[in-house]
Amino acid sequence: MVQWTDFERQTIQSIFGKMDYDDVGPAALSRCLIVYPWTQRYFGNFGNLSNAAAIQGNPKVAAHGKTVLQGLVRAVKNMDDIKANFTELSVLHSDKLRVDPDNFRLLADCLTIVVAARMGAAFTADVQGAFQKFLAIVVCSLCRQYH
Ligand code: HEM
Repeated sequence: MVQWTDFERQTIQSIFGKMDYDDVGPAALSRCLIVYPWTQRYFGNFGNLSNAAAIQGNPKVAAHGKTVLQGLVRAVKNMDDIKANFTELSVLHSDKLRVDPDNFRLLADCLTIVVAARMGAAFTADVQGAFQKFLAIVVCSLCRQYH
């Protein structure tokens, strides 16, 4: 089982408590689709993804960015059992969506960059450590049902 320090718990809860989901979710997913263009292949029904401006202005990308964050909020609310909480989501991404699990980490890194930019100096090394640990567990939980 994952052990969390009080600092880690407080940091994760504070980051998600203060987060503007309508801003951060779309920004993180757009970055992922722009920086790692092969991730676009899973979103063939999202319409125009032909360049950065199209991706950043695409309402389906924005909506899905918020959906991803809602998934993460569920993890924040269940920090002691993220793996079990993500079983269904892992099955969905593996069996149905067939998302290459390497991509989870890429999206997580884009989210880290967006959060770091929004938090500025408050995103200290200790805060980054807690955030990366949380995302590593999320990524690991999403990969779990792959076989
Ligand atoms: C931090 C990692 C991720 C989280 C927390 C996450 C979360 C979610 C959630 C909550 C849903 C909606 C599930 C439902 O409708 O029941 C979803 C759907 C989906 N995810 Fe992910 N996801 C992650 C990473 C990725 C990555 C990296 C890709 C592809 C590169 C991806 C592709 C998709 C697709 C294609 C759908 C279905 C979209 C649709 O047609 O509406 N996900 N994800």
